[in-house]
Amino acid sequence: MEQLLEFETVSKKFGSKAALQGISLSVNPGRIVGLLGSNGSGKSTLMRIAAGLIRPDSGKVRVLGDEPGVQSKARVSFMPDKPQFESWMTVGEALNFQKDFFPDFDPDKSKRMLDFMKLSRKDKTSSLSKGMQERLQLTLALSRRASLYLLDEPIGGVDPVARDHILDALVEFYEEDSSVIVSTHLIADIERIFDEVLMIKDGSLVLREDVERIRLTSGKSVDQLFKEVYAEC
Ligand SMILES: Nc1ncnc2c1ncn2[C@@H]1O[C@H](COP(=O)(O)OP(=O)(O)OP(=O)(O)O)[C@@H](O)[C@H]1O
Repeated sequence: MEQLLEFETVSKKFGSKAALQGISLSVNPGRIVGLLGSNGSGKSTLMRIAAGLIRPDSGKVRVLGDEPGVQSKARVSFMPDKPQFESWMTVGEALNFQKDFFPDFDPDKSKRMLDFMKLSRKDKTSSLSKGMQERLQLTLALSRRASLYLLDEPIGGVDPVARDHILDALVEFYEEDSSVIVSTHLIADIERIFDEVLMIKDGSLVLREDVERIRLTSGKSVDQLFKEVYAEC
């Protein structure tokens, strides 16, 4: 089975600050993976390396079998934790921009997602609330027929009721033989959609486990286990 993402002892520093330290992991197709860690633990750095936006200082990264680059960017859909559309754009223009940029953009899927997210093409992006901006970000990312989706903190700004709705969208709209990595510290709210979790602390991977296995062997929720693992480290 082709692994969608592989990290082999990947490290990255910013100045003297080690953001990632010897991370090794792999992600198989058809999985929704939670990337869990507190503020500053290295989640965004890991995502940005996988998306090919920054390079590691050492270690090997393989995305769909190749080093991150033009080819992998065409098959990886990255949702950064800050809006990637310009403030002068309408929602429709932001979608057109995405369509022009990525050949795997699916207009029909984007239309269905817009309805689901209660967004209109005429809305000005500058007038959207933080939660609505996140809905648009997610619409842009999931409207592509990508092999790997990297979603960095997709629901931090939306209220708890809308969160459930957005998670349903995520499960409905991602491609089934693709995989999704979702970074978050809102574990209790999101854990129901995860197949497996990766927990990082201070740039190191401290746990990688199937969610089903966590529940069966420990009888704990991912949120409970996360609090325990972090208390021990
Ligand atoms: N461009 C940068 N320049 C300097 N330091 C950086 C840069 N990007 C990240 N860092 C540092 O690297 C560490 C990891 O940051 P990162 O953004 O990956 O964490 P995170 O888990 O995504 O945090 P959060 O949940 O707060 O978004 C932090 O100490 C951060 O200050």
